[in-house]
Amino acid sequence: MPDPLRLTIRRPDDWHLHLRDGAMLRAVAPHSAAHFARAIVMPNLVPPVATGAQAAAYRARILDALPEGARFAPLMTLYLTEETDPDDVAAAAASGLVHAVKLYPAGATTNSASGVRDFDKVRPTLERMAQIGLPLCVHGEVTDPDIDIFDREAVFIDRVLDPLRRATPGLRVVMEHVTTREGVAYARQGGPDLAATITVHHLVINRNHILAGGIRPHYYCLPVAKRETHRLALREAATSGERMFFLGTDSAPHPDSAKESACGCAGCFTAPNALQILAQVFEDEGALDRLEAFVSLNGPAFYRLAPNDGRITLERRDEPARFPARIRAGDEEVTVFDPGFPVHWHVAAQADDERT
Ligand SMILES: NC(=O)N[C@@H](CC(=O)O)C(=O)O
Ligand SMILES: [Zn+2]
Ligand SMILES: [Zn+2]
Repeated sequence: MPDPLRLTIRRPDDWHLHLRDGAMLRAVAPHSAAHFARAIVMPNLVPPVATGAQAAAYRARILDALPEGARFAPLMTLYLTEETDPDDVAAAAASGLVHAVKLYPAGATTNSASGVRDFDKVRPTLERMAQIGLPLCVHGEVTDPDIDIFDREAVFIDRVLDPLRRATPGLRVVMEHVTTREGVAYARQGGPDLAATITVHHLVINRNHILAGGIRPHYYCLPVAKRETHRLALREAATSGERMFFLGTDSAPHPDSAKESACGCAGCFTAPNALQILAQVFEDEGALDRLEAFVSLNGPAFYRLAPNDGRITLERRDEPARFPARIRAGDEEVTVFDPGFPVHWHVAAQADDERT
């Protein structure tokens, strides 16, 4: 077991992040760059980041939004549409710009209207990705309105994901933000071409946190948090150290005005406190020795990248960490995820300096 008061691990990465654009990008990017060395940047802007040229331009805007001296590498993704050109995808991957393609079933989540309706139309792109080993990141929920929202992930696995993987041998898939024990079980038995990201908030909340004792819009995200048995399965998976599970925060900022609304947006903003909350969760599970695998090792191994050279030191103090309740983004405010329990883990000030 590591020293219970200080834990030094390789710098972590975030394998599922929403950075948005404009004033929001400038407000949130520094929070991710403060703790994470790299992030898979989700492409669900309006219009979506669908071509290599759009990804290159978006990457430049992200770099421009970072503070002086930040060491943070945005790993770009392309939004899979029915018009996606396999040659464009292959060229963007070969140049090192693009690290994955994102599949949104049309209508499944925020800004998914340009996503896929007819899977036959994306078959040539999927085949090419299988050939070149480029991962497909999947938002795994069916959009069928007859399926209960709490069942949409499990039904997606049976109806869409499993047939898709069988039809495309060699396709490397990341099941994004798994929220169910069915998702965990499927990821476990999928072999080396399958992995799953897990968010911080799905390790912390179940559906009662959203709905019991008043509706809590800042806990609403997609896929929606499920019942407690699923949260426990996710905690067991994340803390297991198994190679197929790694962190994707899905930090998804929306202005408070859009969340605290009669029809509120889905997404939890966790970038400022994701790492500290995770350390607390892993401590509570007696698994601090496996935190590094989850946040710093398993992700790069799946994406065929080296782990980061730098180290970050987390420190457990009696006095809980203090996080801002909300941050400002241009004229708007964005509420920071509140885990609802004291977080005793702090990022030690000098920790993410590679030279120390
Ligand atoms: N997770 C969410 O609730 N929202 C994400 C979209 C997504 O990852 O599905 C967003 O972009 O706001
Ligand atoms: Zn999603
Ligand atoms: Zn997301």
